[in-house]
Amino acid sequence: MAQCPRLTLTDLRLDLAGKTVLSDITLDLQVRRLGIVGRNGSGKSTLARVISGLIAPDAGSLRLDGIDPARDRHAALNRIGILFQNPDHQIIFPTVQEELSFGLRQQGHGKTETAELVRAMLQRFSKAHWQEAPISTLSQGQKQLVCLMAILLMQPQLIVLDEPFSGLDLAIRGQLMRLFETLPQALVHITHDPDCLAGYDHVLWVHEGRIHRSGHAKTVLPDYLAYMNQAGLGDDLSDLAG
Ligand SMILES: Nc1ncnc2c1ncn2[C@@H]1O[C@H](COP(=O)(O)OP(=O)(O)OP(=O)(O)O)[C@@H](O)[C@H]1O
Repeated sequence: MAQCPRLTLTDLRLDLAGKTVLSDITLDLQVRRLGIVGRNGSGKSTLARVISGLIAPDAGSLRLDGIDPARDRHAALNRIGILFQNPDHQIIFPTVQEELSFGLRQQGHGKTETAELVRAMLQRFSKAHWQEAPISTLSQGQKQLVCLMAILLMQPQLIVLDEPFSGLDLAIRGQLMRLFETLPQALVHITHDPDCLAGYDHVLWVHEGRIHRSGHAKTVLPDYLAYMNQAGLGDDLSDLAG
């Protein structure tokens, strides 16, 4: 089993468009499975982007095994993968082969080695026939699998999953969930579905840009569910953040 990376966030604050979106985020964790829950607009995706080094905080700090992923992009590229909710926001190349090759080439792999690694990854998922396929001919679920393969090829220590099942049917979702369970990498999984986080080592409940609760899934999720059920009884959508 791979060593779990240490994630340390200290008094982190982030402002976007003049509004404080994350504040007072302090964490020091070394867990294999970290879940993040919270209401719409609470700051989960923003936190995922900060953890991945895609956005630098305005105050405080973030370290992954002592590395600042926003400053040291090369180190971040080798250590962290992020799977977005919508694969169309992630995919940049017209064919599967090109999309899967890009990260490996960025990491410094040669052409022949890259082609071999891509072929092996496609075979691992019984998708050798996708190699030359235009991405535009794939469904959302198929595109999501391409994105996941691209991440796995780069062998990160940590994979951030930002609502990876949105728009996927229940069968694909079940298959992906089982696959995630088997991954040796540490996972940070953002979801609206607490069932996805059963058995997780740690869950953060983010509320209005702050950590409202932090602890084992067994202790945090029941309280979160109770809160959400109560909130769902109201008929006032004006509390939708934003
Ligand atoms: N680029 C941006 N510029 C300005 N405000 C932003 C930007 N991105 C997000 N926000 C605001 O930050 C807050 C948190 O958004 P975020 O997408 O992180 O929430 P979330 O918890 O992931 O929501 P959801 O569950 O609906 O996906 C929201 O109020 C949102 O409007």
